[in-house]
Amino acid sequence: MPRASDVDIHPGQRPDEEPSLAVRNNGGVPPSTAPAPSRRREALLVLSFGGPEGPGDVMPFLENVTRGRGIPRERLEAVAEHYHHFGGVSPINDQNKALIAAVEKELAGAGIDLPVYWGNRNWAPYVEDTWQQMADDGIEHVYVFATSAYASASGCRQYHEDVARARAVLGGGPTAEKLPHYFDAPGFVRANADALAAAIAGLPEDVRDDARLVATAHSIPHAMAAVAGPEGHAYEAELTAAAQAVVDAAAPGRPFDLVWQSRSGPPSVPWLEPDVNDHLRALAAEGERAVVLFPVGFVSDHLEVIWDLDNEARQTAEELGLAFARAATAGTHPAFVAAVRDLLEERRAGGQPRLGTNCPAACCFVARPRRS
Ligand SMILES: CC1=C(CCC(=O)O)c2cc3nc(cc4[nH]c(cc5[nH]c(cc1n2)c(C)c5CCC(=O)O)c(CCC(=O)O)c4C)C(CCC(=O)O)=C3C
Ligand SMILES: [Fe+2]
Repeated sequence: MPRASDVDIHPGQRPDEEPSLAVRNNGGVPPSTAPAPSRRREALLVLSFGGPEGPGDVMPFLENVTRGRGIPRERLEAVAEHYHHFGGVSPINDQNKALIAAVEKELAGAGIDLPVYWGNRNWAPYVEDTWQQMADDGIEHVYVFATSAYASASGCRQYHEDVARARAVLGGGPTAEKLPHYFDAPGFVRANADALAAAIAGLPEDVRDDARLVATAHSIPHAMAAVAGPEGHAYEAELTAAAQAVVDAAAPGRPFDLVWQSRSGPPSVPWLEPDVNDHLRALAAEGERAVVLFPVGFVSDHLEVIWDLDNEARQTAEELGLAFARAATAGTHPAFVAAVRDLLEERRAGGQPRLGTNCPAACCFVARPRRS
């Protein structure tokens, strides 16, 4: 059985298959051995991060997430506390269930008869088990929708690897293709823009028009940012483009900043900066009176959003005397749900994607510390 690392570059490839086509990235053709697209049984897989379902799950989950990643023990214990603050339950699982229910309804409404499955990288339902289920159900080809809109090892490459691992464990199973990044899909932008407009409107009238707009995304190590996308630095570039499109739609002409949150890793390793809390301090020092945070880097209001922003950043703002509002993420906004259908329909129709982009098979790889 191949190890996951043997199939990294051409996920899902087996010696008896045509090379590199089982997971296609940029409009390649399906393997000639696969059934004709019109006849094969297809499914949509919502592939996500996963999260604990109770206090006893928290540490095993964190160990899954950080295995071999060199994350200091103190950081893990701090993050465990964040989960325990919410009863050891990550909100991400219910959010994925809600997204799947909305997508099922959207597909049914459009007359698209396609089952929707759910699998995660770090917690049950594990993608390996979902792959087995899909194979048992006779599914022959899977469109993979990842709950991340951007390039990078964390947001794109690891999802390719999850699929490759699931297929390696099963020795095959359905063929798969990952739907493109969707940071620029009009429905994703619309969902974030509606949320930003609502957050601005929620501020007291005297600060509403001058409030500083601040986009946030998960910080990543410099080394990961440098290799994101075919030419590198696609993570920052895509985030800048998405934040700009959201502001253009919600508050045309207003300036905005893009800053980073949820930094992890040892302090000796450089990650993208400034941190959102430091940025709030700088804004207060410049005399700003109000901020609106919009976490365009995330797809749902999961733990990073409700702890690191609604709790930590809000408290920082309070201490600084800044009025504070936080915009919702795309979640199950109807425009975002419709965007999922668009991305799927576009891939089912074949040809080059209209929306979004995707990473070629060999990008976003990042050197990892060796497991010890
Ligand atoms: C870019 C990015 C996204 C957005 C793209 C995407 O969504 O995929 C994202 C999402 C998420 N990150 C999440 C949780 C965690 N991320 C961690 C650690 C890390 N994240 C990183 C990056 C990202 N992370 C990185 C470079 C690390 C260091 C370890 C490594 O090099 O991989 C850790 C370990 C503890 C810590 O160090 O913080 C946890 C618990 C959850 C679930 C939240 C919930 O349960 O509601 C979600 C959606
Ligand atoms: Fe993360």
